[in-house]
Amino acid sequence: MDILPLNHIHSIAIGFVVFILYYVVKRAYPHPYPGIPYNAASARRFWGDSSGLLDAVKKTQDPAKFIFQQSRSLDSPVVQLFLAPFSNPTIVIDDVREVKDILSNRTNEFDRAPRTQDAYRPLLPHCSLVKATGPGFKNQRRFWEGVTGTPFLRRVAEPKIYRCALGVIDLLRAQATMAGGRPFYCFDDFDVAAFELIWEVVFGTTIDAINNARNEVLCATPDTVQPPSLDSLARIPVIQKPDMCDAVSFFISTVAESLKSVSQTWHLWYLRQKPAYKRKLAFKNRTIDALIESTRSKLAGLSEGQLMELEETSALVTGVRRQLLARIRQGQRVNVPFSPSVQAEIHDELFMLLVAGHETKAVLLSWSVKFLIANPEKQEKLRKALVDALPEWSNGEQPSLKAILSTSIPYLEAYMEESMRVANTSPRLVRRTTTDTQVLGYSIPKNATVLLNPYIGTQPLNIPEHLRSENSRNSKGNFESYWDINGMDDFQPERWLAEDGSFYPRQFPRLAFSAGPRMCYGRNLALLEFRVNLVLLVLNFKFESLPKGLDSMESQQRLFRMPRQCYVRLSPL
Ligand code: HEM
Repeated sequence: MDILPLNHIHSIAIGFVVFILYYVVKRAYPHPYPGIPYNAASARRFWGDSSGLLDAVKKTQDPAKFIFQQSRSLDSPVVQLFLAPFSNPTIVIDDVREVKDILSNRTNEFDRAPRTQDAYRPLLPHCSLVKATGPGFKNQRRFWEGVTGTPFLRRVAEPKIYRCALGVIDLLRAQATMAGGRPFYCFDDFDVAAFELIWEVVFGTTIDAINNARNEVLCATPDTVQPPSLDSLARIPVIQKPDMCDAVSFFISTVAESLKSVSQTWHLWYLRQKPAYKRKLAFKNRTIDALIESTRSKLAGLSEGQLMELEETSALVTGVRRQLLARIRQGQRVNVPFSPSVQAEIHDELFMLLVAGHETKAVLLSWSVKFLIANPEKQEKLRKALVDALPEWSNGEQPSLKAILSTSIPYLEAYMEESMRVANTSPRLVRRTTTDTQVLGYSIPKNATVLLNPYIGTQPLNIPEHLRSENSRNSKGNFESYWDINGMDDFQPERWLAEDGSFYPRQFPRLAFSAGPRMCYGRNLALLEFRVNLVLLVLNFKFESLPKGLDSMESQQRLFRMPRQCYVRLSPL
């Protein structure tokens, strides 16, 4: 048998290696889906659109702006972007009517994206947020639905919302006195207050974080020398956040960081190896498991009848009570700890509420305060509407919770709606196609990642009616005026008022909390909290203009679109 000479073997091996390298490099380059517009120059680049995205993020820190701008540049409501080597393109859909239809009606074709699931799963493997919209998700939602229902909100959440909002007023008043007319940073006030509330609603115990922060300010005031200029930042104590609040913020940062990464799984794995991550995770597990077990052992002594009658005073009591009832009905013992799977499901759902219900609310309140400062005449108009509608204030008292929640104040409702629209705190919703499908005449293959633009304020592109889905065509009447011919970039609460001055919520579509079965779970709680806080803030303080350099309206993207700067200069009223 002839044996190949050594140099031939070398040549074949080199040829093979070159072929493999060529194949790998070719795989890394973008592979567009057929028929969907894209930027031709990006398709020729190894990094596709990601270099443009990184440049834009460096400049504006607003990835959503770059992403949805592509749809305008290519003059198409459906485009594709190449956001990472070796990956399939990402589809972008920028048409509010179609987006609403996809979220509300097309859940058999569009579901939770693996990217979102992968980001949360290591932290919350059993919570409903990471599940696809199947029977498991629906059962879990049904099990917990009491926590978002009106009776629970009335009985449990509303008094706590009012107490926390008054606490924030006292804290800001102490800070404003200490600052003596100087500006100061206020995001942490809103953050700690949002955490205190969600903690109490979820676990039922008080943490007194707002009160402690206020006491620190009062103690530090006499000994602190403030800078001479009234335009310099005041020296006020940094708010000490409770350990769990700190842990939640830390985990939110990890999720946000991993979502920005090209190699998400590896990045998340790396972050999870850090001692700080392990320490905080162990602390969170210990604390929440102990709370669940102590509640179980307390309630285990109750009969079925007593458990049926028991008032749910926190989400924790809801979860434990319902599990105990299920055990009794299945003839199981109640006086032993929950099985690991039941314990994990309660644990993760409770912690999910802390994660999802904490920062979002602080971010929205921060934006709304920035809108007050940037629009002094609207701030005045809102204050006048509140003073007129809430007579307790003119009698020298804070308006009661009942008055705040039950009085119709059209300009307040319009102000809240416009704040949510312009704040655009979740500027892109992510889905995965679960089947080959069509959107506005474009074919999108199964398993594609899809970014949906929920922002109400971009001029719609001209789309022939016949290209729309049937539901979208039928909903045309609800979208008659969803683009204001004068543009929608400015902050204009008046756009939500009808001619007779009443609040007209159907004036424009609303997607700040998303829509359909994956719509925000805490929407009602968030709206109550937003209303009570906004009313008390505007009545108790005049939000003065800020010095240049502290008044930026620029945003940054963490998990949510949040203001880059969050300062106030307050005159107590
Ligand atoms: C101003 C406050 C809030 C805003 C703007 C907001 C907005 C959103 C948005 C846009 C989504 C995404 C839905 C999707 O992917 O389509 C969402 C999901 C979610 N929100 Fe909120 N949210 C807020 C407050 C809250 C609060 C207070 C809670 C809990 C008490 C909460 C719990 C959740 C949960 C659990 C999900 C995931 C739902 C799922 O399983 O698909 N949110 N929220």
